[in-house]
Amino acid sequence: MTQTPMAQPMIRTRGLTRHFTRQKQTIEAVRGLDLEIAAGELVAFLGPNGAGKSTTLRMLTTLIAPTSGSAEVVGHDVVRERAAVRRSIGYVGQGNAAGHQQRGRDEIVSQARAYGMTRSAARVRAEELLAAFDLTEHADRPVSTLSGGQRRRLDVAIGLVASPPLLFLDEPSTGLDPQNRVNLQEQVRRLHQDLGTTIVLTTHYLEEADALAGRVVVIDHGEVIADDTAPRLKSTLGDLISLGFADPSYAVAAAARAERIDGAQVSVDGTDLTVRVAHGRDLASGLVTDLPAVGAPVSRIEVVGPTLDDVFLELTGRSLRETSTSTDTELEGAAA
Ligand SMILES: Nc1ncnc2c1ncn2[C@@H]1O[C@H](COP(=O)(O)OP(=O)(O)OP(=O)(O)O)[C@@H](O)[C@H]1O
Repeated sequence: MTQTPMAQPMIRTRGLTRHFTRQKQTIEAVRGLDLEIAAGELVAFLGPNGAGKSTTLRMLTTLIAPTSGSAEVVGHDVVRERAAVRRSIGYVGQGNAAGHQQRGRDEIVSQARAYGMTRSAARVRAEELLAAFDLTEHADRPVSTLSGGQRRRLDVAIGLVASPPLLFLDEPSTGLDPQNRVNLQEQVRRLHQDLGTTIVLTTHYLEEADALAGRVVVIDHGEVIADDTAPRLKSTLGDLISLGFADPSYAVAAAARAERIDGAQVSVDGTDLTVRVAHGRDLASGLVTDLPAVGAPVSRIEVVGPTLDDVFLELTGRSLRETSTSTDTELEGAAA
């Protein structure tokens, strides 16, 4: 876990907790979060549906108050200094922020003007964002006639207008097709790299957290269960060496040899053998060379590095892919 103290974190939470009451039952949506995020970080909150990611973001953006605990955002308390927090951040929530009768282009221009840009700078910025999110040809339509996916893209574009020092994005990719998801990632990356914007986003796309975020905070049942860079989270698991043999007896002989590797987890399934071990990529060639000598010539070998889903599975016993439902097709296809 990366829990090194930092001088002036952009975000600092202490025991941050939020309960909801539904039908006389208490839901502990966020349970005692202690988190520090430094200026310039790009952090992904990764977790299944209902893990507490949005509730955390909503507290950090002052939309809802914590039940207990505290949070400071850009040096301001989220309860006592709500206005100051709001002035310092950008936020793209899960809902559609865009108004309904305005044209998409005008929405972006008005937002840019509200942040103090000149009319011509606002227009230039609007065209850039429309192009980046593949919205240019829809820019003159009233927002109410856009599809769900197009509106989502407009929401995110509006959120990126102002370039605040700290930007929160709540599931920005949900509802986008793969091409637009890539466009979005590119925009987020540029904002982070070119302007040094600190970015906190939530996602249940493992690949997105892996590819984009410098730090992945894995949240489950309202608690942080892992917090590190994606490579370090994965390195705790080791690689998976998958071997195939012409005969099941070869696989058994090979398993006996593989079990002698320190820390290896070995399993045999018919003619297939899998070995999970740290530095599997380096060990694989030695194993292949050794196996004919123990009467187990190899027919097939593949080495696969661990994914963030393997990390989640190891931590919780559940796959994030199974626990999360995607609303992509629903949104992208839902023309109004
Ligand atoms: N306003 C509310 N009233 C009652 N329960 C709520 C409310 N908001 C959230 N919850 C509950 O709190 C828990 C955490 O929800 P939250 O939306 O923070 O999860 P999440 O990780 O963002 O999930 P998702 O990926 O689906 O957005 C869930 O059990 C949810 O049903």
